Amino acid sequence: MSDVLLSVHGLRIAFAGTEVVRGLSFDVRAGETLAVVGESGAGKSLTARALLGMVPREATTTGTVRPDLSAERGRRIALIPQDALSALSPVHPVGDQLAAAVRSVRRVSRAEARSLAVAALDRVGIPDAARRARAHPHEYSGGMRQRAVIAMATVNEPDVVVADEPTTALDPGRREQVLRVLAERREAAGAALVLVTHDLDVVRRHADRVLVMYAGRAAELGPVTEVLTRPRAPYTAGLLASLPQDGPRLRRLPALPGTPPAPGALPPGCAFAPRCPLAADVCRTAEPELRPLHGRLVACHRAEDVPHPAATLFQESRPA
Ligand SMILES: Nc1ncnc2c1ncn2[C@@H]1O[C@H](COP(=O)(O)OP(=O)(O)OP(=O)(O)O)[C@@H](O)[C@H]1O
Repeated sequence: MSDVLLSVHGLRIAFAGTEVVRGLSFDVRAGETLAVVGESGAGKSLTARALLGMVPREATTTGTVRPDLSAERGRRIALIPQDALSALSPVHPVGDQLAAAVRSVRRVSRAEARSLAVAALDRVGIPDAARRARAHPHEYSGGMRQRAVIAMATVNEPDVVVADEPTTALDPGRREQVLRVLAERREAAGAALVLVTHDLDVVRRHADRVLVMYAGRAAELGPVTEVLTRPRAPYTAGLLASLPQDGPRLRRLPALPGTPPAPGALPPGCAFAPRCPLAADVCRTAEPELRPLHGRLVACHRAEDVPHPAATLFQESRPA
């Protein structure tokens, strides 16, 4: 569980001089599901893509991702993008595309590649895989296409699978199914899964550790059980307060108020301070560093003062 497959150190990504990822360090460990969570624009996708060396050409990237697996994409690391259609060519049968992916990294016969492709489709739960392998992507349902993309990403059994919001386009039933398939593939191959999502419910049910991102930085990083049962960053608490909860009392909790700052227009100090019920003077002048606290890392000057249950922080701060 503790073998480090990838180590990210001091990652910064900027567009035209504006930093959108602002100094991130974390590891991806063998066998784990690491969720990357945060609101839109937090830098989740760019961070995920940086793991594969796939940041846009116009970006300036500093910091390190070790080892550099960008030359081994498809073999040691693979990406499952948001949009399943974009990952599949419309003009070739799905099985041919998978077989081509196999032959791009392994010296095997066409027939062997073909049977590996069918086996990969079968493993992700495509019914009648040998026949479906001959069909084109448009003949698949949305959920089946997303599973075919998972088959494509995992056919060569990479060490790390990076899934960027793999279920956003799917209905809740299909979403669960796809997440289950991803978990099964991770377990069977002993691989790591980096799962980008904006959904803390998905994190709770499917991840081992979670990186909570806010305005291009880590707000909190640690085991899901610690971070979600007792968050120490007010931002994590705010995300949790936005989740629909069980029980009549909690169901009335308000969503996290306000919106994240635009990159390039960050407030001084902690980027979350303008939305934070605990913000003090220090928060408006000094950006907090990540520091260890109660089994996780947290970037907050007031982490010791976050109440339990943390969602009450946002309940109390808002007018009834
Ligand atoms: N090619 C680009 N040129 C300029 N800015 C970009 C580019 N790609 C991303 N950005 C900006 O970088 C920031 C982080 O983007 P990113 O896609 O990583 O966010 P995210 O957390 O994945 O958001 P979402 O949940 O909406 O996908 C955003 O402000 C985005 O507008």
